[in-house]
Amino acid sequence: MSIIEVTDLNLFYGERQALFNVNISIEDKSITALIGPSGCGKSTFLRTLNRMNDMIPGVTITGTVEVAGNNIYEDNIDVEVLRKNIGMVFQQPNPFPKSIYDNIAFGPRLHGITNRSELDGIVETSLKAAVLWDEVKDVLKKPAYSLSGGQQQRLCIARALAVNPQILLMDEPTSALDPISTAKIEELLVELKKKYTIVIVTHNMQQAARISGVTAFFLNGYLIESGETDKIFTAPNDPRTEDYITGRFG
Ligand SMILES: Nc1ncnc2c1ncn2[C@@H]1O[C@H](COP(=O)(O)OP(=O)(O)OP(=O)(O)O)[C@@H](O)[C@H]1O
Repeated sequence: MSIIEVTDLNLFYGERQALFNVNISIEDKSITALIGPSGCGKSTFLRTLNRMNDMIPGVTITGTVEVAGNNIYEDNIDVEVLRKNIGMVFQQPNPFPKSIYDNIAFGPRLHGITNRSELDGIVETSLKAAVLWDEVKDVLKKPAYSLSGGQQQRLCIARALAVNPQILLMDEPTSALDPISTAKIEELLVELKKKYTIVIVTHNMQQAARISGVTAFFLNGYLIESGETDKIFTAPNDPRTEDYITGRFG
């Protein structure tokens, strides 16, 4: 069953078109990897899925993005609710300058949860889901900045999970991390796929091959092809995909 349905999507930064007629359907509870050379529109596309481009002045979008059957670009969409349902994790871990506990409790508090034991429960469940609980359960009052980069990134994932999203968007979430932290996050994402839909931008093709079920290849703002990751990496339909994955450019 598909959860995201993108139809004839075009995006312009001012006069300049950055996405051209993108069509893709993304399955529920799956990992989709977005690959392609620098500047091809992967991050721009990712941001269209929870309207993060709304924050950039001069952006216009045509076409539709349906999430669970609703076009997220309709006027009556509450963008706050949308972003609660579709969380985002960035390249650099970006915890708030607060304690570990308060980072996780921030979103739930914003959405009106004040009961201490309920918040405690959410903090524990979210940290466990992000496989960070055992490392931080005795230091929840410590600043998030006292954690390592890899731990901070898992904290950011836990923070996204704390508001109960359906979808997680990730923009190169491991590119600032060492190989061991990267492996932990990859393991975590494969586990999270059981409950969440994940769309991840990655420059690391081994990573795409290791964790994703579907890979989408972008070039110059066009979605050249998307399909089962095994197929894209072994027998792509388009010669440009083959050139990219075999390292002929990018
Ligand atoms: N805020 C912005 N304003 C204007 N142009 C932008 C903006 N963000 C991106 N672009 C342009 O849109 C195009 C696509 O950029 P985007 O960042 O989506 O590509 P990308 O594939 O994610 O690249 P990278 O892999 O380097 O992160 C590029 O030409 C870029 O210069």
